[in-house]
Amino acid sequence: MAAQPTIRQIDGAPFAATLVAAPAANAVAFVLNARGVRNIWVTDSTQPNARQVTAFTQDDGQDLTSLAFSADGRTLYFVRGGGPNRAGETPNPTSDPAGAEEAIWRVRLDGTPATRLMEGSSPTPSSRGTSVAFLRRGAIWMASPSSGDSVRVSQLLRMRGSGGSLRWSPNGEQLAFVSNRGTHSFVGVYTLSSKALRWMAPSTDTDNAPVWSRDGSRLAFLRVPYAGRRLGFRATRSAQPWGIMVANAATGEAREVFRATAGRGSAYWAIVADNQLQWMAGDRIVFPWERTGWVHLYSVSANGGAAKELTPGNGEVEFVSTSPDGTRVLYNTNIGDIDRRHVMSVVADGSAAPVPTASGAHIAWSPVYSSQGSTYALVSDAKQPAHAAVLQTSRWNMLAPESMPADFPAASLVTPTAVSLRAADGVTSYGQLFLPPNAQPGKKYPTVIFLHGGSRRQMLLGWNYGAYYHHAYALNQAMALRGYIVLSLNYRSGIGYGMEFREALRQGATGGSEYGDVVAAAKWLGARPDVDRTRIGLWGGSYGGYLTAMGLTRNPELFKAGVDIHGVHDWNVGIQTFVPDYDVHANRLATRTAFLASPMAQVKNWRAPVLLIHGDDDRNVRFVETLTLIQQLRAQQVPVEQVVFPDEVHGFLRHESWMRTFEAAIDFFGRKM
Ligand SMILES: CSCC[C@H](NC=O)C(=O)N[C@@H](CO)C(=O)O
Repeated sequence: MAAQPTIRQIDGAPFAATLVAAPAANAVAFVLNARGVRNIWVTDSTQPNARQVTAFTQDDGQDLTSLAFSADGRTLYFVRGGGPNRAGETPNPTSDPAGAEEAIWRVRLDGTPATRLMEGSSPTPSSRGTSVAFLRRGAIWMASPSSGDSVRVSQLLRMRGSGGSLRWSPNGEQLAFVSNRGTHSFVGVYTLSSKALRWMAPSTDTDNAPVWSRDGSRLAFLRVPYAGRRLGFRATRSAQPWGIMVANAATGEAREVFRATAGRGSAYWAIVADNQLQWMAGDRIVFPWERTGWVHLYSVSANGGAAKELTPGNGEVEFVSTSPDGTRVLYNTNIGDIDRRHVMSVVADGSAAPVPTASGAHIAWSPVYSSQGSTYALVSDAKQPAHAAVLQTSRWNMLAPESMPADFPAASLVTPTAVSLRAADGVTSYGQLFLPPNAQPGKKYPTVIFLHGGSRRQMLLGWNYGAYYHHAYALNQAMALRGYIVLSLNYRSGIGYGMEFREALRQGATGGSEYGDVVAAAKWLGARPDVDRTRIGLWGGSYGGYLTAMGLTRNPELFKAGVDIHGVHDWNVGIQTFVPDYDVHANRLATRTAFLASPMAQVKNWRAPVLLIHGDDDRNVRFVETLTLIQQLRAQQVPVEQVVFPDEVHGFLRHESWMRTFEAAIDFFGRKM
């Protein structure tokens, strides 16, 4: 009998991320994270086969992000390292005594080594010259060529607020940006020659997502009406309708060319794209809108008028990019295949129906056109982890096959199936069921329910496009290969199934209604002949840790053990992490509702053994959430085990952190289930 694949083998394939295309040279770049060692790979007109262009060698937890090509496609800028937490500390999960930094690097595609340029983030190369605008602690800076290979850096302008969304005009003479003022934001335009700054129709609202017209005379941007402080982790089904403004870049005067209608879609829901708005050929603006209850793309004239729906159907549009000539939009969607993602393209004026790219049981995201019109994407399926691919004769062909480890056990993995189930209140939720290979008829299996985080997430019928859930898929596979039935539950408040599912009533801090789906899953599993209902466990991270803890406090009769990774245990603490000035005394009813929807409200019921795992530089769920829970469980003599990662963040940056987590989880379930 073949040796059982280890979690290190199952989760040992490189994870592909951050696919970007250059404006020239047919160049495309992406990041491969190979067991924590992150490097950049490129393909271009000189060498169609992908090649590695950086030489990092350690699982050091220093992410590579914000890849951005120069205008000629011959130089790539990127950020190495992460941003500061509220204490100003950059992520340093190896506890390197030398510390860590967030810095902008440069690599030329001529084979010369990558070099560190300067501290900063958001490198934004000029659309014409060789300068690079970037951010440094919220201020806007510029790097310009100096003697030899060095650059001269200077702060471009001094302004209040925190800068972001840097956008060069087509002629490279102006820089548009967003100035975030906390309760509102403005769109500004800085002219290099005159050193003049002009605000675009400033108002009390939140202006963002600026995009230049193709002739550089105008700017479109989103305007979201001020709606007071948003506490998060609750449903938002409508709002004061958002709109699209078009401004004259020279005068700053602007007018509204589109406004969402009241009700469905009046609250803006973002796509994943370089720009939320795309200024296309024919002076049309493409934008996302949820008017039908699904996130679809629409197109409107920059002069106003009726918006035209480009992507009809029951499903969501998620990742969006555009063709260099501005005539086509490239996007991925689950329309027609709700538990996967497929790449489609559509003409920007809506004069023709969307066109599919490749067919098959795969998951494709981050699609881009190269400057010469080839289509690239990141792709996975039930057995093949995330990889970069090029579309050739309607098939996705891997760009770096040599990066796959020889011991990756693809053939041993199981193929999950889609299931759905109904909660006591009638709400349907969804999931992926992993059955142990060669399951024996009549045998009852131990079972775990995986609960994703977010909660605006969707688990799919294959390796997930998010790094966190790509890892989680590996553990679910490892548990199935070890003889567990695994149900990965897409509970309400997740994405992919429409606005009403995502904006489920009384969710999170307003009642925890999504926990009803967890109970329904346990009962649905318990009714299966192949499930041992006395051996059902829970595992999840963050929001999934919250639901794991909810199960172990609310229904100790249903669940035998749990693994809770950086879970939320008191919503009022969880909210305060994102809203530092959240006042628990401001609305006592809301505060009490939030507490009653938290595991800590019924922690006295907790009996089952639990493994708690947390990094102490967690910026999303404070370490104290686990400290207070352990303190209480110890007082109750509940069997609690722990794994702590000094200086690790929320989404573990080190591969070794994930491996230690998963090996501990497999061992814990083996002993407690
Ligand atoms: C107060 S709940 C925070 C949960 C957290 N959301 C944002 O950070 C979360 O679930 N994060 C990840 C999972 O690690 C996610 O998928 O967003």
